[in-house]
Amino acid sequence: MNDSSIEEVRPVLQARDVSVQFGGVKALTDVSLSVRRGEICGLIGPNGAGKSTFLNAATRLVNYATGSIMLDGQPLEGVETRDMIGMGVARTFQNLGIYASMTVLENVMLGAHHRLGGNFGKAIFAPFHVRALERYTREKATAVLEEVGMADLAARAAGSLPYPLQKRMEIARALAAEPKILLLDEPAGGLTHGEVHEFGELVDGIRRRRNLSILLIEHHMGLVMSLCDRIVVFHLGRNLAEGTPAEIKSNDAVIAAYLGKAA
Ligand SMILES: Nc1ncnc2c1ncn2[C@@H]1O[C@H](COP(=O)(O)OP(=O)(O)OP(=O)(O)O)[C@@H](O)[C@H]1O
Repeated sequence: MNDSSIEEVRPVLQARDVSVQFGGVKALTDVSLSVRRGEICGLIGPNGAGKSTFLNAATRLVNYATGSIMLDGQPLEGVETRDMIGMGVARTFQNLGIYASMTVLENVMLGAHHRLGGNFGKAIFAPFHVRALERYTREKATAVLEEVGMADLAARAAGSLPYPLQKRMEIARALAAEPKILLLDEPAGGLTHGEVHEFGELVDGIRRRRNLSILLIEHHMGLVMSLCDRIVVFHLGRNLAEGTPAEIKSNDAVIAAYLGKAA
């Protein structure tokens, strides 16, 4: 699925020499990673490699002690987590972050609401803005549900959907925010083999239609190898390797890290 149309210009996400420390634990030491426009970049590594910590640093859930992270050329230092979505960063979580008693449409509308962020204040004081906001988010959510093949499920309670469809809905909610980059944290967890394949096709279709940049953290190697254009490998909180799926598969240091041997 590698795509030669990926732009070589400024990466959408560019992290340089990022370090994160939790008390005495050095979770990340000088890691660097970039994601280009329209690219699916995989981030892999054995348990404890620092993948989730990197995602948390890139969404400002944790602070990094040194280094820099740029989004479309804008530094993220000082940006609050709640403002990340407005800057064009959407993510999904290992444990689904859905509102079970709300409908599918309402869940997805939340994504579009988040993108509008600062317009809420205006909406409170002006009924016209409330109606316009409601119409905008409803239309946006409806269009995204059509895109992911869930239009007929819009009125269902989100909690009543089978797990793979809840995951699909979570992606729809992220897309409703019109992100520049989508960060997926272990999306294949809990899916069967067939469901993983379907999920991969969904993500690849979204990337192609929207020329969206995606950072995929995943332990399911079949999905990573078939979906990613490029893969970055972390080990013990450091960069270990980077390359195409074929290069990573045959990289001795990567194989040693996964087998628990010193490279
Ligand atoms: N909030 C925290 N407080 C203390 N240590 C943490 C915290 N979060 C992560 N760590 C430590 O930082 C290191 C990196 O963890 P992280 O969860 O980022 O790895 P990971 O590659 O995502 O692992 P996994 O594949 O198991 O999810 C580990 O040693 C972990 O124990």
